[in-house]
Amino acid sequence: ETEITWWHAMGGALGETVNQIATDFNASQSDYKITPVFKGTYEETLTAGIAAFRAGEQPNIMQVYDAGAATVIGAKGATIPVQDLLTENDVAFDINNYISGVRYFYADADGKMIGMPFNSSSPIMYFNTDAMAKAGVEAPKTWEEFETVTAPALIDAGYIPLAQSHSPWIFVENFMSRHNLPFATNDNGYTGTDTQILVNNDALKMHWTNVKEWLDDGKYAWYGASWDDNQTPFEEGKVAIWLGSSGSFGGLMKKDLPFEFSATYLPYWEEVTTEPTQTFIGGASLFAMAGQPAEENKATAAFFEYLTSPEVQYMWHRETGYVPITTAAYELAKEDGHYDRFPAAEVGIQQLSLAAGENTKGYRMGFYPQIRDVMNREFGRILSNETDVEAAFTTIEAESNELLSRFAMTQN
Ligand SMILES: O=P(O)(O)OC[C@H](O)CO
Repeated sequence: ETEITWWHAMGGALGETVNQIATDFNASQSDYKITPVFKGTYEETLTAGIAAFRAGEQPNIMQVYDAGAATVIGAKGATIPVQDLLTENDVAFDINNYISGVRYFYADADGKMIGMPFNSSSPIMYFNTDAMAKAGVEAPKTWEEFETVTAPALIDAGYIPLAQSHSPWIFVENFMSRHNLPFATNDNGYTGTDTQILVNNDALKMHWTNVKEWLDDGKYAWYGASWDDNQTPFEEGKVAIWLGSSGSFGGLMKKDLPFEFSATYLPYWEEVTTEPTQTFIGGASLFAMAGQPAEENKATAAFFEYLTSPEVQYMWHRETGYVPITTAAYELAKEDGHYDRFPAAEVGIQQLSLAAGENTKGYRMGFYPQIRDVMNREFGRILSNETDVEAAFTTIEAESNELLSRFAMTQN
């Protein structure tokens, strides 16, 4: 029996589902045994993986979140492209089996799949339906509606209207996609490494000016920059609307909250666009680390084959809320009546399938985890009156471009 190790960042209910998948895989055959190891947050897992690789102690499989993908794909020799791993180990592979938003997200410039798509998400708008009914409002379609109709009614009904998780992900990266705005030069970083970020733009600054005003007016609450900081007040029923990952859906269902909730698309600004577009996938993928014996690579390929089967993908989607990454898994979910039972479970994949635009396929920027740190620092300073929006975005752009040019130097 060949043993392999999988480092991941899936805590709580997500971690339990990861363990279940591993247990089921191990029980399904007798040649291989996989051991999942929880390494903390996405950031901690990436840091641990890079350190381990340098020390020659890397696991067979490492989960890398979207923000870290460019860094890992750009680290020459660190991983085995998943497409090569599968074909070399006689596992059938067809990139067209994956839903379009997933297909090339973890691919290289030639369209070769490098990372194995696994937990793909989209940021969606969760809302407390009891709160909405009490306030006599519907989930807002636009930010204008939120500001003038939804938020005042929710305040009157005794709720804090809005909180959101992870500002860089939702209020920058997917904000740009939802409004079809260019996020970086070089086609959002996909066609070159001498990339410049384009965050210092009127739409984003208008949005953040409003976010700060909403905070001051009690329409918005901000509890911190860590992943879960802003989810708890929603679960407690204090906050009526929470923007978070579709991958939180399963966990919320399992918590048996004392109110009904549902979900719909992220609002957009009508003053920016009347033709809102799709968001792009978040979450993470699995990288096969280089430097492992051939029989372990074979085991990794066998596990990936198992993991992407429609049944396992549907189970993962159903239990967590991460979107089905293959068309077959999506069809299976429909056939099984999953969305008849839980319409909100389909919102993530539906939002990923809204009209596309030239700027909606995500971004590819190296050292991007550090860029997010800069954003989080500056957003915290905006919200606590230590800086203003104009100065913050000037700083974010300058520091981000410095990081991008440092990354570009590693690519020669
Ligand atoms: O919470 P997740 O797993 O949906 O991930 C959200 C972001 O895409 C991670 O950078």
